[in-house]
Amino acid sequence: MGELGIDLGNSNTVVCTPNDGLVFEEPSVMLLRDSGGRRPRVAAIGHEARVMLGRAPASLTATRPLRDGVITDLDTAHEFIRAILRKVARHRWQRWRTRAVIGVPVGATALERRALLEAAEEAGLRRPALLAEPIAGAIGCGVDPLDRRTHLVVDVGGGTAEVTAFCFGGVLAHRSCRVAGDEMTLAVYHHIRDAHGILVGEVDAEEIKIRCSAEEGPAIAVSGRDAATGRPRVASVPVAEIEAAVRPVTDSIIRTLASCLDDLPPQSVGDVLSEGLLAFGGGSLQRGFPERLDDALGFSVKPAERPLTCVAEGAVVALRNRAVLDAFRGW
Ligand SMILES: Nc1ncnc2c1ncn2[C@@H]1O[C@H](COP(=O)(O)OP(=O)(O)OP(=O)(O)O)[C@@H](O)[C@H]1O
Repeated sequence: MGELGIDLGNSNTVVCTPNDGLVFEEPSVMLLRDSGGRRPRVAAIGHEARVMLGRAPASLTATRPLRDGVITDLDTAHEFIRAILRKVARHRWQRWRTRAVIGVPVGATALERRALLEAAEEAGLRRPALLAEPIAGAIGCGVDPLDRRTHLVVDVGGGTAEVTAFCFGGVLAHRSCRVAGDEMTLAVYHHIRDAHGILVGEVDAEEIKIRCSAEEGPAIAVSGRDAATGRPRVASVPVAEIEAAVRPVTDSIIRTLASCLDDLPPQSVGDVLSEGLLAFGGGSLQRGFPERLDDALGFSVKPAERPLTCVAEGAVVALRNRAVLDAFRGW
């Protein structure tokens, strides 16, 4: 193994290696078992932990180790990273002297960066390095961040949407907003409850949102509990309704983008007009989002080929590119 690119996201964690490519892509959820006053033990992570959301017995607590892209608690984060390392490299000798580049939000403070590095080192990584997620994602999409032209990228994750313009190894402008995919899920939940009188769980609301992006037909079947009677009920929900329900969230991301463009020098705007906007992160897959971006901004949007994994893919490429790591250190 030896070298890893890691994207520790609010919603999903992705790990890549130079030789095997994608080796881990699972929800950033961990299930901790109460150990009677001692430090809680990890009972499950990833998919296994996520299926227990909303149905875990009292002795188990589901936790997300990150919020807004930064770690919430050092112990939880280091347990989470350690558990991932155990999954991607089963034998201790494989984890020995593993180097890694970890994606970090551009807006993370020095303290948050230090905490992430500490958690990674405690989990067993050797001299981990950090790289801004938009830069890692761009590299994962084949963009050279040392290029002299300006590139503009939007990363719509679960908890945050980040807009970043960069060129020649430096960030020109950056804006972020704390509404993204999770907020879209919440909008879907509220819509189904208010317009159709059906209560669904958090995991179901997210599935409905994702199904709606892939759906060909005009409506999708939604099952849940009737809000009035408490009985199970199925309803047919028009896809256009879901699209309209998440629109306030996509509009707020578009406003963030517009304000980032305002910060750019005219020469860079010219580059962006000819290059287009690179979009990645799971939230960028939301039905209607690229079209709305096109309409609102008037320049082309290039959806990433692998929007959910390009940050980890770019991070592992950067591991062998000292110039990029040095140029973007601290961003
Ligand atoms: N096909 C899809 N259509 C709409 N939304 C999707 C789709 N696939 C994933 N998502 C949403 O994308 C979000 C997760 O994206 P991603 O994995 O890029 O985020 P993250 O990196 O974990 O989060 P962050 O960048 O905020 O730390 C979730 O809200 C998920 O519901």
